Amino acid sequence: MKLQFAMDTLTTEAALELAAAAAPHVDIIELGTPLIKSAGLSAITAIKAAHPDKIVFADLKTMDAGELEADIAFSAGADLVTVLGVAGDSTIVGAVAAAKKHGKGIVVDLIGVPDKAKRAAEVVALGAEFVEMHAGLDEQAEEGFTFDTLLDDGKKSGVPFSVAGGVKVGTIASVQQSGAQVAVAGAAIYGAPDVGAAAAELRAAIV
Ligand SMILES: O=C(CO)[C@H](O)[C@H](O)COP(=O)(O)O
Repeated sequence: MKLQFAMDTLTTEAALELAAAAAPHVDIIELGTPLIKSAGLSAITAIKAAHPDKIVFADLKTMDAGELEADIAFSAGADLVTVLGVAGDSTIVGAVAAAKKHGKGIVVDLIGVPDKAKRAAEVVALGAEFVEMHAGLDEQAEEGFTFDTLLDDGKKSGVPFSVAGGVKVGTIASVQQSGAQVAVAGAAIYGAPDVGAAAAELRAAIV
């Protein structure tokens, strides 16, 4: 299972610092949606230039203009770009076309999708590389939120998936046991006093 570090910070400078500390322990470096909105596509270029050996993941969460938005992120240096699963099929198909043109991949983020397992199979059939079983920061804060639902949906989907939404040392082994290809951790790494040590600890917790 790969480890993905989601950098939900706001400046390219802060992202470069976080990425430098975590890179030895992670496979995929994600530029979070707030970072791309705040710093722009140049942040993707800066991270890819600093870490050419890593998979650079641009969390655009595209909802419309799939081909155009994915194209500009791939041109900036992204290896993987997200499109929302709640978007229409034509948006996903457009983004997949851009990925094919660049020899890169689309990940479909299933945040807000009621039947994640069903939509997962549909979007992989449309050409997505894998899906993200994702509970966003707001959903995690809601009463009654349970992380296990994400794992169950992943197992049921029958397609390659990542899990995101509060992954930490105490839960990452269960993510792996669910059969996920990728565990995504944000706050558990960037919110730690020692970012490198937190990433290393998560890596070590993957058996
Ligand atoms: O995409 C995101 C929010 O929409 C986050 O990057 C993702 O949820 C991972 O962060 P955390 O581990 O802090 O939940």
